[in-house]
Amino acid sequence: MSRRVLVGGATGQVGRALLERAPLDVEAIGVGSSELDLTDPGAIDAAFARWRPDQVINAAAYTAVDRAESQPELAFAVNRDGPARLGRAAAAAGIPVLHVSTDYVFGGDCDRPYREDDPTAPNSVYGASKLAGERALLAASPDSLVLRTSWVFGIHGQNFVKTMLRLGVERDELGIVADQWGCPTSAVSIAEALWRLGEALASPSPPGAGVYHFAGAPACTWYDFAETIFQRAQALAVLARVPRLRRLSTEEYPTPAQRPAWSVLDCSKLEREAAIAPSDWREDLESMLAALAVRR
Ligand SMILES: NC(=O)C1=CN([C@@H]2O[C@H](COP(=O)(O)OP(=O)(O)OC[C@H]3O[C@@H](n4cnc5c(N)ncnc54)[C@H](OP(=O)(O)O)[C@@H]3O)[C@@H](O)[C@H]2O)C=CC1
Ligand SMILES: Cc1cn([C@H]2C[C@H](O)[C@@H](COP(=O)(O)OP(=O)(O)O[C@H]3O[C@@H](C)C(=O)[C@@H](O)[C@H]3O)O2)c(=O)[nH]c1=O
Ligand SMILES: [Mg+2]
Repeated sequence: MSRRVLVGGATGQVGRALLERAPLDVEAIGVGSSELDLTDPGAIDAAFARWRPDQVINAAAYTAVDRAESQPELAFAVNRDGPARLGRAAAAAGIPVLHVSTDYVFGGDCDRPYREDDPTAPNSVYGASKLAGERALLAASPDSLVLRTSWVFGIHGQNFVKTMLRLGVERDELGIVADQWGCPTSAVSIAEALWRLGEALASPSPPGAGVYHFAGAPACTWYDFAETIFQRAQALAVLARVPRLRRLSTEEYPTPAQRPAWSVLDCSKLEREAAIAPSDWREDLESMLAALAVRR
C-alpha cells in the first residue's frame, strides 16, 4: 500500500526537490503557502481532514535571514507557531512529522563539528525562530524527527550558488566572507535523505525520534564555496568569464543578521542510526551546473 505524505513548503528549494524525488510507492501531496498557510490556525486541521496523510514532511519556513531581523513576529509565526500547530495536529492524528531545521541554531564557538545535543545559541532572529520551532514541534509530537541541514543550494529558488552566478556576470570583482565555516548541502540530497527517513519511519524498526544532522561534506568557508562555484562554472561553460574573488572578514561584509562563524554539523548520528551518509557537495554542485549548462 502506498504511503500518503503531505509535503509542506512544496514551492521552495527543498520542497521542489522532494516532489521531484518522491519514491514510486509514495503519494506526495505538495502544498505551498497558498494551499496550507502555517500562520492560519484552521488551515492545518483542514489539510489533515482533506488529505488524511500517513506522514508529514515540513519544508515550509520563513527563510529570509536578514529580513527576519526586522520581521521577528512573522518569522516566529511561521517558524515556531507553524511547527507547533503541525505537531498538535500530527499527534492527534497519530502520525509523525519530519521537519527541516538549520545550522543557524548554533552560536558558532565550537572547536569541532556540532552534534545534535550540543548547546544551541542562535545569533539571529531566523535561528532563534527555527530553534523555537524544533522545540515546539517535539513538545507537541514526541514521535517526530527534526533534520537540521545547512547552506542549501540547487536549481530551484534562491541560494548562494545562484547569487554567485548572477553577480559573477554583473561584476569584475566580488568580496566574499572567508571566516565563516559551514557545510553546503544540495536540496536534492536533502530530499533523498528525507524520503529514506520517511521510509525508515514506516518500517518495523524505525529510527528514534528527535534531532538529526544531515549536511554536505567537506566543510568549507563561503569564500571556498564561491571559488569552487566559479571554477566549475567556467569549466562547464556555464559562465564564459569569472570575477576576481577577494577574501573578506565578517566585519568587512556587514549584514543585518549575524551568522555563526562556525556551523559545521557532525552527521554521524544519522549514519549510525539510519545508514544515511553525508553527501559530497562538490558532486552535487557539478550536477547542478551541468543541468544549467544544458539549459543555456
Ligand atoms: N535555504 C537554506 O540555506 C537552508 C534552509 N533550511 C531549512 O530548510 C527548509 C527548506 O528551506 P528552503 O527550501 O530553502 O526554503 P525556501 O525559502 O526556498 O521555501 C520556503 C517554503 O516555505 C513556504 N512558506 C513560507 N511561508 C509560509 C507559510 N506562512 N505557510 C506555509 N508555507 C510557507 C514557501 O511557500 P510559498 O512559496 O507559497 O511562499 C516555500 O514553499 C526550511 O525549514 C529552512 O529553514 C535549513 C538550512 C539551510
Ligand atoms: C552575496 C554575498 C554574500 N556574502 C556572504 C554573506 C553571508 O555571510 C554568506 C552567505 O550569504 P547568503 O545570504 O547567501 O546566505 P544566508 O542567507 O545566510 O544562508 C543561510 O540561509 C538560511 C535559510 C540557513 O538556514 C543557513 O543554513 C544558510 O544557508 O555570504 C559575501 O561575503 N559576499 C557576497 O557577495
Ligand atoms: Mg539568504
